[in-house]
Amino acid sequence: DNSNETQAIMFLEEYNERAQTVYPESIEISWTYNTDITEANQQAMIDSSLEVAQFAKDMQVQAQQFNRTGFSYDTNRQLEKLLYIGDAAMEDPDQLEELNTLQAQMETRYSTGEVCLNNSPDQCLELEPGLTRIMATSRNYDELFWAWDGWREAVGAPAREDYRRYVELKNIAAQANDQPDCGAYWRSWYETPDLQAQVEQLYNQLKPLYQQLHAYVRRKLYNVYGEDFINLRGPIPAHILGNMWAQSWTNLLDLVEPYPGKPTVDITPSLVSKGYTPLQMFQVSDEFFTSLGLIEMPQEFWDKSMIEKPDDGRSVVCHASAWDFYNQIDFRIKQCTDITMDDFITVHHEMGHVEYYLQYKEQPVVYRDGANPGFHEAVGDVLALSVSTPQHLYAVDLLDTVVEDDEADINYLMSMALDKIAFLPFGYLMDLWRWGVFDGSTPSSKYNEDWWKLRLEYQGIIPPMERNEGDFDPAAKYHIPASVPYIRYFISFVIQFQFHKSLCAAAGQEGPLYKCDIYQSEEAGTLLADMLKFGSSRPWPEAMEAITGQREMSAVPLVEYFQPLIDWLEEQNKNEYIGWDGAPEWRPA
Ligand SMILES: C[C@H](NC(=O)O)C(=O)O
Ligand SMILES: [Zn+2]
Repeated sequence: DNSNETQAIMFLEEYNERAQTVYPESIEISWTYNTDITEANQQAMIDSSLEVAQFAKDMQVQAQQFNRTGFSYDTNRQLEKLLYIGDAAMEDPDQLEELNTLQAQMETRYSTGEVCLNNSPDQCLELEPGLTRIMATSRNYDELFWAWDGWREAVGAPAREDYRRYVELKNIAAQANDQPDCGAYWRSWYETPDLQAQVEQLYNQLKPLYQQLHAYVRRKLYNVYGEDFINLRGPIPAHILGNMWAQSWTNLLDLVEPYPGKPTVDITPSLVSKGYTPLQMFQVSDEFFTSLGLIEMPQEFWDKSMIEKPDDGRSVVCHASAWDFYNQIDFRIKQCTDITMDDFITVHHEMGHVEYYLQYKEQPVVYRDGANPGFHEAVGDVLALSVSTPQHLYAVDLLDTVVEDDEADINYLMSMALDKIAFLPFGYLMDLWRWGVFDGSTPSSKYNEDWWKLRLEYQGIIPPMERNEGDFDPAAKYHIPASVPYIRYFISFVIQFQFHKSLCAAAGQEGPLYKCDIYQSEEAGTLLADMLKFGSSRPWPEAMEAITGQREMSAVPLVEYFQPLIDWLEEQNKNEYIGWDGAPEWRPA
């Protein structure tokens, strides 16, 4: 064994060179499948991922040969990144091929799923935009049920057997990375031994906020759907919250707005009436980033991104995503952009990923990652907290009128809570369920039972009709069949308010946190950029400290942001039943 650090550094430089050829080629093949789902493109992607796995394994074997004792922190950390390589570590190439095939099949089933009106094949709706629009705009209990149940029938139940085998193989891969199961492997990326405890503590601090919002929204839905469907002491039916997974309730704003009659803070009508195109939505977002002195989207981004669902008959993976091709040149977004405020915010979310890619592109490939996965999810959302303010939207002509008074502020905070507070239990339970599946405490015979137990316990929702193990409802959410971990979003929804508070201070903003808009502040941009440049070269507490001056995740800035609404809700709810009874004897029609 050559325990010579100079040799190791030479090896790392060679790896860095080769990786910037191997990965771009493979990612391009994956991009081709994602933007044109065919059997051939799917197989090409599977074949390419096997080649990349072989490369990663070869590099792992070489990295293992070094005796790292006495190596510098940086050399050691870079080598460490080459030792743990995910699925590629699987000993048996046939099992890896089986796993990659299962993952591709699950992704294809989800991305081509559709629900057809009385089985006439020419009246089918896909998730985006058809079913999403129904879930967002319909107030018809049965129509919502048709979309909700149809989607789960199309992409949920059929995925069950694939998923069961996927779990077995993912655990084999995890063990090849010295982890007991896949959930443990996914948590290891945070380098935080008590991550689960920290996340649970954050959730418990925020649970009262959620329960207050839940009680208030339940009352409003009771006023619309009546006592036959809404139990004022019980959970809320899962399909009437404006979203296919009840993870964001922003589409209920017109029903729950505290002070109706104020100018709306929802720019969807404006975007439509002003004839906004997806390209213009992306350009407005890019301008916000550059106003902070951040790096603009490069020409290749504009040339090669897919920002609309193709209308040439191609099937695509519509779930929005941002792509780093690891060649310091190609960065793209793939999004089936609809002309809505939801999608305008998603544009910022995805562009936040690309900004992170651009900021760390000079790092070695092994460090071209978020400080932790939650950081990567938070970047775009932090900027969107400023963009969403009525004052900002008015300043960029996306709102024609804006009123600044206490009532309008409560309306605005409600619209933000319907996104950020409503999400918290869902963001937490998605991987609570998966960690249980991977560690065996949730056997396949209880996949659906345990899912709905968590949905009841944490979200206070119930399915609009009895479910059983013939269903497989978790697979109706993209990240399950697509094997994308989810605790990163819960973490993002907490830390983005920590970042917002620090960037607002850097921008010299003095008012209440929810009114802050860092637009055009180069001080805020520099503070953010300096952290983004780290990539994953340092443990995430150091990145946290670089922005906030301390090393912990904290729910305090989130609570500070929403404090006026919390006070208002507690007053509004003083005679409401807060929380929900257990498994209800009551069942909706
Ligand atoms: C919150 C998460 N965002 C994302 O996938 O980009 C979701 O859409 O479920
Ligand atoms: Zn994201």
